[in-house]
Amino acid sequence: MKKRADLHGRSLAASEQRSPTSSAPIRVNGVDASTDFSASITIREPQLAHKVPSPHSSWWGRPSKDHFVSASGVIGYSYKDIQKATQNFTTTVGQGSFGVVYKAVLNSGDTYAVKVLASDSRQGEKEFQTEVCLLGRLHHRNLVNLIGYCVDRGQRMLIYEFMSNGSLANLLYNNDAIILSWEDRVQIALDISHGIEYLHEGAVPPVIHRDLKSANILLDLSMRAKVADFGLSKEDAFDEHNSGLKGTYGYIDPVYIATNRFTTKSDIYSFGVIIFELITGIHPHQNLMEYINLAAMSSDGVDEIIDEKLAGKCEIQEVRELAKIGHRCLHKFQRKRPTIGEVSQGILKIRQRRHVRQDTMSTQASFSRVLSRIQSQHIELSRIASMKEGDP
Ligand SMILES: Nc1ncnc2c1ncn2[C@@H]1O[C@H](COP(=O)(O)OP(=O)(O)OP(=O)(O)O)[C@@H](O)[C@H]1O
Repeated sequence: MKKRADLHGRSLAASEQRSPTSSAPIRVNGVDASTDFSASITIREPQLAHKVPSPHSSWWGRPSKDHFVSASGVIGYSYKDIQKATQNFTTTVGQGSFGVVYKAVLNSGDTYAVKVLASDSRQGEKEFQTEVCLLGRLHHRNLVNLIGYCVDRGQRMLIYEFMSNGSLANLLYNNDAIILSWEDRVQIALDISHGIEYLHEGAVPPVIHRDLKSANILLDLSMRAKVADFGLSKEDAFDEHNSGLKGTYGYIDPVYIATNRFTTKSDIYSFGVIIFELITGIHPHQNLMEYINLAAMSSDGVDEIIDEKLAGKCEIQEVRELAKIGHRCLHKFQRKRPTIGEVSQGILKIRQRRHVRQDTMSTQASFSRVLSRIQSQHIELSRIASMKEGDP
């Protein structure tokens, strides 16, 4: 069962009291929303969106003189635009706790994902645009980039790049047609760490995701992974227990539960859980943590919990190395957990060692080929020599 809700008891009034040039709150559907940005962002609200003739005139396949372009280049579209691109909202590809996600195909043939947010939001239009503007500034190849938005007819929508292979959770747990190879999984772990690295260490100000989970990792056509749902502070429609905690059960850092302080190291914890999902193919709601604890008891303990779909198809040393990184991410003391930069380096090393192994193997193979050629030449020479000796 999910436990998601905003963490800080910061009131809407408090956030509204801030000057428009101070730290801007990141909110969607939120009354009691908190910012995930640890430093302030300077944006003057009146200049957030301009009604300008868009240079992207063919985005929805028609001239867009009515489209808004935010300061960060995110384009605002009308309800009618999106209605047409989603065939009157009939192209559902998924459902999250905040609304339905549709596939939108443009006249140009380009495909996007449209997330329709619950319409009971008390967030003002300007605030929504502020959020869009901030999200639109975050661009990285391992983030699901925000392309546009719509505030029209009481609806709020976010338009993202389309990820045709859906979520990692779906691929691991609900898809028997596609089996992720070990090499795919290491690449996915590396892609995720690069996405988080951008949020934690590349973005100014830094962004803490706060809801990392396999359902928020999306894969494109070539199985490259991107982190989704970053920067949004969302009120959970299903927060029955109103625990005051933000995140998803099974991924939440116990230190955060104990202290109510969310740090980048809490994201690292959630990433540790995802690493073990990749290794085991077990969902956190299916006692994954017990398997992880079992695996931690010895250096080869992880051998017992590897996804059976990988049996005989993975390099066990690589699995152990990735598990070691996963265990460090899940360390009970936040300060003992690695930074995301260190995690990326660790995963990169796994790949580099693989390449060295492959190079060594191919060198050995060509060496033995040369050796056997020399041996056959020797045999041939001795045969010729013995024939000569036998000559009268
Ligand atoms: N950009 C996208 N491209 C393709 N499919 C997407 C995209 N975004 C979301 N989806 C699909 O829609 C589903 C729901 O996504 P959404 O982000 O709304 O919810 P969630 O992350 O699964 O759950 P929650 O809202 O509880 O965090 C995803 O599992 C995925 O299958």
